[in-house]
Amino acid sequence: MGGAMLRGWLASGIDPARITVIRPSGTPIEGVTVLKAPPPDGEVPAVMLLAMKPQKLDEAVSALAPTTGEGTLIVSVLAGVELPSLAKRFPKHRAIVRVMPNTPSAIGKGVSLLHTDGDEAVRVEAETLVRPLGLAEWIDDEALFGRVSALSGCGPAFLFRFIDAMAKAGEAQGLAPDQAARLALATVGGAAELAAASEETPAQLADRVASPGGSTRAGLNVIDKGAALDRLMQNVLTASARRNEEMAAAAR
Ligand SMILES: NC(=O)C1=CN([C@@H]2O[C@H](COP(=O)(O)OP(=O)(O)OC[C@H]3O[C@@H](n4cnc5c(N)ncnc54)[C@H](OP(=O)(O)O)[C@@H]3O)[C@@H](O)[C@H]2O)C=CC1
Ligand SMILES: O=C(O)[C@@H]1CCC=N1
Repeated sequence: MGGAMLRGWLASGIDPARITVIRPSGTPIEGVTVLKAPPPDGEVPAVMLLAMKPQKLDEAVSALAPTTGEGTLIVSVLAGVELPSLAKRFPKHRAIVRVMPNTPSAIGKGVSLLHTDGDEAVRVEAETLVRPLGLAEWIDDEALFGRVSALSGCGPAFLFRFIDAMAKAGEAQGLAPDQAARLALATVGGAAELAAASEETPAQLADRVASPGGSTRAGLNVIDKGAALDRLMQNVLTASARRNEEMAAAAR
C-alpha cells in the first residue's frame, strides 16, 4: 500500500528528494532514498507515514519512535490500529492522522478515508497530502472509521473478484478466457466511469440497460432475488469489519 501511495505521489509531481522510504529489505525504489533503518543522526521528519502490517508495528516502533519530534505529523494507514494505540507508541508527535487508502491511489484514482483528533490545520495538512491520490473523505467517528474501512480500503479486492467472476461466467458461455477477461474488465471500467459521470443513480442506470422483458431484466432478477447481492456485500463488509476490530483489540 505504501508503494501504491508513493507511485501516486511521484506521479502527481511531489519532489522525490523530500521522501525517504524505510523498509527492512532495503529494496531500492527509483528516484527516492531507501534505507533499511532510520539513520542515527537523521533529521526529525515533518511527516512519518506508517505503512507496515499492523502485526509488524511493535517490531518497527523501537527504531522509528525515537526519530519523531514534537513537530512530526504521523500518518498511519494501518488497518485497525486506533489513535490511542498509535499515540502510546509514538509519544513525540504534533498530531496523528489515520488514513485508510486503497490501491488505485497508485494512479490517482484512490479513496482515502481520514480520521484525526487534531485541529483544523492538521486536517488541512492531511487532506492536502492525500488529495493527489484521489477522493478524500473524513470519518469523524473512529469506531465508524474502523467499520467502514472495508468498503473502500478492501473494496478493490472485492471488485477484482467480481471482474473475475464475470469473466468466468463469460467463459462458461463459450468465450475464450482472454477475451472474457477483456470484456469483463472493459465493462466494469466503462460502467464505473459512466456512473461517475452521470446524474442518475446506479439503480436508475441499471434500469436503463434493462429493456422491459429483455435479457438484462432476466439477469437482474437473479441478482435481486432475496436481495442476493445486497446480502452478500453486507456479509462481506461485516466479516472485514470484524477482522478490523480484532486487529484494533490486538493493538490496544
Ligand atoms: N493492501 C492494501 O490495499 C491496503 C493496506 N492497508 C494497510 O497497509 C499496511 C501494509 O499492508 P500491505 O501493503 O498490504 O503489506 P505488505 O506486506 O505488502 O507491505 C508491508 C510493508 O511494510 C514494510 N515493513 C515490514 N516491517 C517493517 C518495519 N519493521 N519497519 C518499516 N517497514 C516495515 C515492508 O518492507 P519490505 O518491502 O522491505 O518488506 C513492506 O514494504 C497494513 O497496515 C494495511 O492495513 C491499508 C489500506 C489498503
Ligand atoms: O487487508 C487488510 O487488512 C488491508 C486493509 C484494507 C485493505 N487491506
